[in-house]
Amino acid sequence: MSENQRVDPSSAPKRDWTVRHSDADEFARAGRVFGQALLIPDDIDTMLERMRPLHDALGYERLLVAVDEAEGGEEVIGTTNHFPFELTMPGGRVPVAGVTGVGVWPTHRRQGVLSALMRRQLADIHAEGVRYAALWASEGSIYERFGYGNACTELSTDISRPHSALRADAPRDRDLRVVLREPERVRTDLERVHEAVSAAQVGQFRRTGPWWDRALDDRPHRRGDKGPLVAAVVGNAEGPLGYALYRTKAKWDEGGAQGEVHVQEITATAPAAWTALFEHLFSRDLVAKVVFDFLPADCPLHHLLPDRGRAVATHHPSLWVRLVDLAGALSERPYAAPFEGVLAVTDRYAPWNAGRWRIKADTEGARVELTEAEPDLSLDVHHLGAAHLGQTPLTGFLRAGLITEHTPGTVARLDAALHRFDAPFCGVIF
Ligand SMILES: CC(=O)SCCNC(=O)CCNC(=O)[C@H](O)C(C)(C)COP(=O)(O)OP(=O)(O)OC[C@H]1O[C@@H](n2cnc3c(N)ncnc32)[C@H](O)[C@@H]1OP(=O)(O)O
Repeated sequence: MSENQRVDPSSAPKRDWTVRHSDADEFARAGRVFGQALLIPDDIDTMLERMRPLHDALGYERLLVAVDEAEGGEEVIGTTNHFPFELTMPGGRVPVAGVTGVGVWPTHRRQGVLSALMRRQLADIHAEGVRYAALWASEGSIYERFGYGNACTELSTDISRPHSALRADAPRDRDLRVVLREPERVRTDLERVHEAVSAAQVGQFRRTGPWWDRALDDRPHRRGDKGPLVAAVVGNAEGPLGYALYRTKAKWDEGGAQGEVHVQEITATAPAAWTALFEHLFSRDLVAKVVFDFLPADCPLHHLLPDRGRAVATHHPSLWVRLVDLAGALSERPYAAPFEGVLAVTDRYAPWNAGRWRIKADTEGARVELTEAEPDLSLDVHHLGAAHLGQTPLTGFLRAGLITEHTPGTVARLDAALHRFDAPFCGVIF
């Protein structure tokens, strides 16, 4: 039996299928699988029309499919893809594979199709020389086995009036001006602010033209029951310092206007610019509630509210990070404190990472070498992926009994070295 074939534990007949690269011509067949697996309500042509511009711009050469040849022809029964990102990691912007479009045809689930796709995809990413993969998971129980760890938590937050008034001592700058425009008219300003923020914010990828087209896409499926996308840009004589992209929703009841503002994204490079944007959003007439879809866990908003308990915040897992080349990834990352120790790492899907690694790290980076020495700590590659952005301490896994410390204190020392004071943030589901 080949690696790609597994016996179906149910009584269904055994199937023959293989994994291979695909192309633009086959994208519709892969999309059909993805759409059905993800329960996407649109018909296939509508869904593809939405997806094509981004994929046309970024290419189809990374698209993988699993094909079933048992039914007198080739049927696509599984798919995955990845986008080439420049994503900000603790060591700065680096190439990262943004894994996307994962789905298996419902009648072929639990027969090892995804496992074979993941194995092939990781080998491809490794061969490209890319050291990391990242994804947003539909379900948190899927990707750990493939070496991904949840490395980032983000917030969605609702604030109702009157609790949205900011503190009296929030920084305010009379020289700042907020303008409200159709986003395409101020696209250059948006790009300039995003480029400055994303270069420094761990978890963000450089937003190239096709990604801006997607972010500013204002077709009916993006609007839903809300109004057109607008951009509030704050700046001074020297240029833009922040923006918010948002839509409004009219609502009325017996109590009068209950309108809503839905903020797709908000970012700024200076404290007073954050204040100006929040006060613009919170002062819109006829509005009872402002909803932020994505905020970083350390967003200034929560400090600027007099009673942060009035902001209804939901924490949700966002980026899952996979160290595809463990030694490369750990060596190019700066550390908050020196660390020296031996890690015994398991990795089922990228066996080149498995083994005992001696790590000697300091603020500049680390020397990472294979060793025969006794380990100080045993863990899986997904634990290191989770910890890599500095927000998920390994101590939690130790307390849960999921990793094994052989030398007391190793986990505390490694956590201190991996720690970052700023929260990672991606903000865009890809
Ligand atoms: C980045 C993104 O695109 S996220 C989108 C992911 N796609 C979806 O959620 C679409 C709906 N789901 C599906 O299409 C499929 O069920 C998939 C892709 C999640 C899994 O595909 P399958 O081919 O069934 O996975 P496969 O048979 O290789 O299973 C591998 C292992 O993962 C486990 N597994 C698979 N899916 C899940 C799940 N949803 N929850 C928990 N465990 C799972 C299997 O039990 C199996 O475990 P084992 O190794 O211990 O035996």
